[in-house]
Amino acid sequence: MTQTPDPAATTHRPVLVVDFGAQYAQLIARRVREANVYSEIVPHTASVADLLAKDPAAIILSGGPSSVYAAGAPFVDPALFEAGVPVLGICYGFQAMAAALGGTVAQTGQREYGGTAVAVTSAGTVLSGSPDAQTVWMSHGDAVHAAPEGFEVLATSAGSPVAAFEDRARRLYGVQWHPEVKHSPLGQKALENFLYQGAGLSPDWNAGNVVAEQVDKIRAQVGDARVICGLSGGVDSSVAAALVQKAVGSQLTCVFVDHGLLRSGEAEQVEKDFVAATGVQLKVVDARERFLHALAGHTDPETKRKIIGREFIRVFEQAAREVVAEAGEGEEVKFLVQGTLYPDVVESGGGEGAANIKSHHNVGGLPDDLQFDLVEPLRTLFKDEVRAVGLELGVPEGIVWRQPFPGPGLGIRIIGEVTAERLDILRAADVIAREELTRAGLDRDIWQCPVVLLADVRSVGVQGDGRTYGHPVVLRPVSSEDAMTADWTRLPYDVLATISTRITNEVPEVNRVVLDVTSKPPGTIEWE
Ligand SMILES: Nc1ncnc2c1ncn2[C@@H]1O[C@H](COP(=O)(O)OP(=O)(O)OP(=O)(O)O)[C@@H](O)[C@H]1O
Ligand SMILES: O=c1[nH]c(=O)c2[nH+]cn([C@@H]3O[C@H](COP(=O)(O)O)[C@@H](O)[C@H]3O)c2[nH]1
Ligand SMILES: NC(=O)CC[C@H](N)C(=O)O
Ligand SMILES: [Mg+2]
Repeated sequence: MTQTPDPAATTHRPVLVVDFGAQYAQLIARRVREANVYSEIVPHTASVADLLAKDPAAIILSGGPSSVYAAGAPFVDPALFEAGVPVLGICYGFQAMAAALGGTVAQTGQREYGGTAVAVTSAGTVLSGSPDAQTVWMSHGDAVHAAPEGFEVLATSAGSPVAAFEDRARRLYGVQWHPEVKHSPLGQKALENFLYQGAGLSPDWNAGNVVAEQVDKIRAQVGDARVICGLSGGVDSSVAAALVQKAVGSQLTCVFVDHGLLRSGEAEQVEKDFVAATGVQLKVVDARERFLHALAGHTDPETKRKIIGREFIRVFEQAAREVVAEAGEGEEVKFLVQGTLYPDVVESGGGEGAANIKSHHNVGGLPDDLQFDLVEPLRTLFKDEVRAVGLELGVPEGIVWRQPFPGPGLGIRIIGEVTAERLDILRAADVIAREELTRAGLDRDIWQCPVVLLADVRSVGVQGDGRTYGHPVVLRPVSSEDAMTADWTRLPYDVLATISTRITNEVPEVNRVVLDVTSKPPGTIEWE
């Protein structure tokens, strides 16, 4: 088969965000992508050679908790600034750049946290189009007191004698504040100034060329081999499947695992929505007994996650053998497609240097003896980017705008041991919450609303003049941009009241409904 090269296929050199332990490295990468420039995060432990091996179009040094003059502080090799790659330093990254090039950085005694006024003395490149006075978001106790030789000072604030600088000839730029947070109203403008003018990049990274690039990559990776795709009916796997289908068509079989941890109606929906719209080949596996059996007796969240991750793979292996047998050919299935996203990777501690928060079943929860090669075309994307790719591919809107539902499903929403009876209770409560949120027209306003069963907790209630001793369920409505941070959604009281009344009336084992009012951080979205 010959393939015509796709004219839209371009390979985008990344803007690397070097993470110095910032709260906001993720956000910097997002903002760069919002400017239609491709970006990736790398740990500060990467050497200059490692960074240059990625052929970066530009580099951004993030903020971080350290002080450049302290022993053991992460260090920037001055060789980085000799490589001819445009660099923007932010906060710690700005201070580290200053220190590496011979400027002075010291404590000021005047810390600046939050909204801070800066005076722009010369707009230069990064601040071009800025007013002389603006408010920016600061979070620091150290400051650059003298810029290195060759740099022009662009701005100052009460606590930062040098609040921004640049060396146009060497294309090196820095700001003390955080342009990536929305509390810096002109922050995005400053980032775009750096990208477009400072680094000379074009805003040409978008859903259309993600599709073209990924289709090429998938073809190159799988050749004419047979592929299976774990399809949950969720956004990520549907978009991943659509990409692979576009790339290698009939070599693909999707596998939907009914692990018994699904919500009511889930299995039917996959067939109805996705298969009907795309005509993809689908294999449905009933693995309910298998998962329940494997989970019996386990209460530790990480153990549960690892068991689920392992069982998923065992089921995919079995399905792969069946696909081969059904095709009547000997060649085995080598590739497994998963709809893994960037946040799944980062949270599983795979973001190089990031802590393991929880093992996502499809990343940190994978067994060590995995036989498949993974095809993960969405591995560097955020959810909103995946949605844009899905729309570009013509995935039905009903799927593209679905709220996320985790692969381990209700298994990580039952706090305690997972049993068939507890699953029935939680499913009954969950469907009520979903119905009422949909009825109130709130589906697009919230990111998702886990319903959590506190299976080992009981409380006393009174119903029909009698005493009850039932379980509480927790409603966890959240709003988010990308699941990395979230806030609890202020749902209307009357909607909450209806959900509470219906759950306690219709689910006999539940006699109390509580609302989780914790943002992320400190809470995660799911309870386990
Ligand atoms: N029931 C399932 N059957 C087969 N594969 C699954 C199932 N649940 C999850 N997976 C696989 O695990 C991956 C990660 O799950 P995850 O829930 O993050 O994504 P999703 O279900 O595709 O999308 P969403 O985040 O919108 O729920 C999926 O993309 C899919 O490949
Ligand atoms: O496919 C998945 N496999 C998992 O193991 C998993 N754990 C959490 N999630 C989803 O990820 C987002 C962030 O969740 P947390 O704040 O709980 O980490 C939320 O959208 C969660 O629903 C998962 N999705
Ligand atoms: N947010 C930051 O990057 C802080 C940098 C440095 N730790 C300071 O306090 O000045
Ligand atoms: Mg899902």
